[in-house]
Amino acid sequence: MNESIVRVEHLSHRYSVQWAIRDINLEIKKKGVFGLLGSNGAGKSTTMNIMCGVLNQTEGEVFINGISLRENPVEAKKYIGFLPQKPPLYSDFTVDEYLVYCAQLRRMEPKSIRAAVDFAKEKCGIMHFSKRLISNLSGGYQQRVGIAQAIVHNPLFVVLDEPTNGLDPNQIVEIRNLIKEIAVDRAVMLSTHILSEVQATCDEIKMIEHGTVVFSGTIRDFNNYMAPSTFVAIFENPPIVEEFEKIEGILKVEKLTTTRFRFHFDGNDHFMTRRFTEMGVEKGWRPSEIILERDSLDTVFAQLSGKGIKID
Ligand SMILES: Nc1ncnc2c1ncn2[C@@H]1O[C@H](COP(=O)(O)OP(=O)(O)OP(=O)(O)O)[C@@H](O)[C@H]1O
Repeated sequence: MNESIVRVEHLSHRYSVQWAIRDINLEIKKKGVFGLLGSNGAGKSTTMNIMCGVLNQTEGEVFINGISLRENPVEAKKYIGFLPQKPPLYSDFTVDEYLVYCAQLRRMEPKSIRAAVDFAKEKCGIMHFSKRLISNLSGGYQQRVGIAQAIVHNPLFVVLDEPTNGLDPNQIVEIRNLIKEIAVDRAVMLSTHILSEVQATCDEIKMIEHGTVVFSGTIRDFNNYMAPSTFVAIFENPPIVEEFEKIEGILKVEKLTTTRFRFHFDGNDHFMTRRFTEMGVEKGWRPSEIILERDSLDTVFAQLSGKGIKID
């Protein structure tokens, strides 16, 4: 049985002379959230625009539900819902007028449009704004309307390009929850340059830098890869540094102040911090704080770009 809804093979694209993406391969399962992570200019929008059939690739193939987007674009696009980075909203339409129009553009049967629009509004929590002009909605609700147009024809595959960009923290949480909900019975692909976004929302990720894939795997693989390797601890009565260095798993100790130390370690972070707490109490070092340090996204990008790690 074919488990994937999308297959991308050796996708490359060149704007005039510059390659924007090179040899991207990916497969997306029929349900769940798939994240495309990358810094600005990494090639996320280019990849998504090609996958949605709004940009013709220079090389490579995209198959949606087994159908080649290049050979049979009209048929393949029936399975796709797309919210581009700049939502294509008509601000002087009401929510209902706009969604009916989008359903017509999708060539839906006229008699099924009313129910489809109601379903999309219901899913996106915008039922009560049916008669509201889009220009009079907040940014978060405008984004919901953008997502509603992407699912109005009940596609199997929904693509959202930076869906939480420009929203406030509450709206971000709401949109993330909505994304997870619509991914219960279809595949959703989202792009972001925010690491916490993929960690909060995605089941699987691909990370691209300078147009090539530098990481591929589940969010668990990614979190394991990103596992902290240092922590800072404060002891009111610390021993000499050499004493710390004798502890199994400790690679290096930096003395930051008389009571504050940074420890570089190898192994499981929970195990290591628990060991320090227990030893601190047992030996009378009087530990008062232990803080795990995580790499910044910049560091992770740099590491991954350099290592070209691939977990498939
Ligand atoms: N129409 C275009 N013409 C020429 N170069 C382009 C065009 N669109 C994008 N590029 C270039 O292609 C590269 C990838 O851009 P793309 O927009 O796909 O990246 P992105 O990861 O989506 O970034 P962002 O998050 O900033 O949108 C960048 O170097 C960008 O400058």
